Amino acid sequence: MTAIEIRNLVKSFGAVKAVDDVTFTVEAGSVTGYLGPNGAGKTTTLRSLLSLVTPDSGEALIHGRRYRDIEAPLAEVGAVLEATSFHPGRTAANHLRGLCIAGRLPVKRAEEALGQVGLADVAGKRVGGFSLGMRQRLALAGAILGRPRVFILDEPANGLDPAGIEWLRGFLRHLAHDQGAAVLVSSHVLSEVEQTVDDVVILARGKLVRQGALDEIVTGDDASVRVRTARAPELADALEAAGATVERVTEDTLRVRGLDSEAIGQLALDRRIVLTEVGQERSDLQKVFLELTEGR
Ligand SMILES: Nc1ncnc2c1ncn2[C@@H]1O[C@H](COP(=O)(O)OP(=O)(O)OP(=O)(O)O)[C@@H](O)[C@H]1O
Repeated sequence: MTAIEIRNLVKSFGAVKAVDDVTFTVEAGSVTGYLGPNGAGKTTTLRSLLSLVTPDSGEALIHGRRYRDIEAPLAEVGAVLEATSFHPGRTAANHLRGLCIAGRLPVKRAEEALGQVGLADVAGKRVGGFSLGMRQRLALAGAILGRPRVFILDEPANGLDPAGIEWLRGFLRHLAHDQGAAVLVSSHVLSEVEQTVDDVVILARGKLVRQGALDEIVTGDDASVRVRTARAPELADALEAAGATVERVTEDTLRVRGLDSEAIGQLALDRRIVLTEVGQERSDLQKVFLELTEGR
C-alpha cells in the first residue's frame, strides 16, 4: 500500500529551487532512504510532507491526504525533524507525557516509548543534560507514541555513535518489516543507511537523480562476481571463452563481469575446477552515490 506520495513537488526559496519536480512513493512495510548531499532539498521535501512548508506546486501526501488534513496526526505519522528542540528543564518522561496529553493519547505510552528507545534509565533526568544521541532517541520516542504506521525521519542518525547507529538500524527495520510501517529516512551519509534501507531515492540540487530498490542500484550493469580458486589462470581462460570479462585481482582471485555466480559455478564444475570462494561483489555504494550526485 502506498503510504507516502510525493507528486511533481516543486518548492523555491527566492532564486533557489530547493525541490524541483520530485516524484516518488514509499510503500508500507519498507524503509526508504532519502539521500543526497547537503542542500539537496531533502528537508524541504520532508517539511512539505508535514505541512510545514507550502509547495509552489505538486503534492506531498500521507495516505492520500495532506498532513494538515489528518485528524489524529500522532496516531498516523511519526516525525523526527532535524534539530528537534526540547525544553531543557523538563525530564524526558515529562516531555513525552506532555506530547501524550496534547495528542490525546494515554499517558502511560510515555514510559513504554522510553523503554523502546533505550532511555528508560534516564526517564527522570532533565533533557538539558542529554547528549545529541540521547536527544535523537527522545525524538524517536515522541514519534512512536501514537503507534503510527508512517515515519518521516530527517537525519535521525546525526549525533549517534556507531552503537547508536546499529541500534537505529534495527529499530527502523523492526518498524517496517515486523510492524508494517512505511519509513522514510533522510541522510547525507550513505554509509549510515545503506544497511538499513530497502529502497533509495537520491536527490541532488533539488532534482531526483535515481530511485529504486537498493539492490538494483548497487549492482546494476556493473555487477561483478569475485571467485577464488587455485586454478585461476585456467578458469580465467574458460570464462573469457564463454564471453565474460575477467580481471585478475590476486594470484588466486578473479573478478568476473558478464556471467552470474551460477553460470561461473557451472563452468567450473564442468572443468572440475574447485572454487574456494564465490561471491557477488557490490559496487562501492559510496562511489555510486558520488557519481550520481556529483556535478548536478
Ligand atoms: N526557509 C528557507 N529559506 C531560504 N532557503 C531555504 C530555506 N529552506 C531551505 N532553503 C534552501 O533550499 C535548498 C535545499 O535545502 P534543504 O534543507 O531542503 O536541503 P537538505 O537536502 O535537507 O540539506 P541538509 O542535508 O543540509 O539538511 C538549500 O539551498 C537551502 O539553502
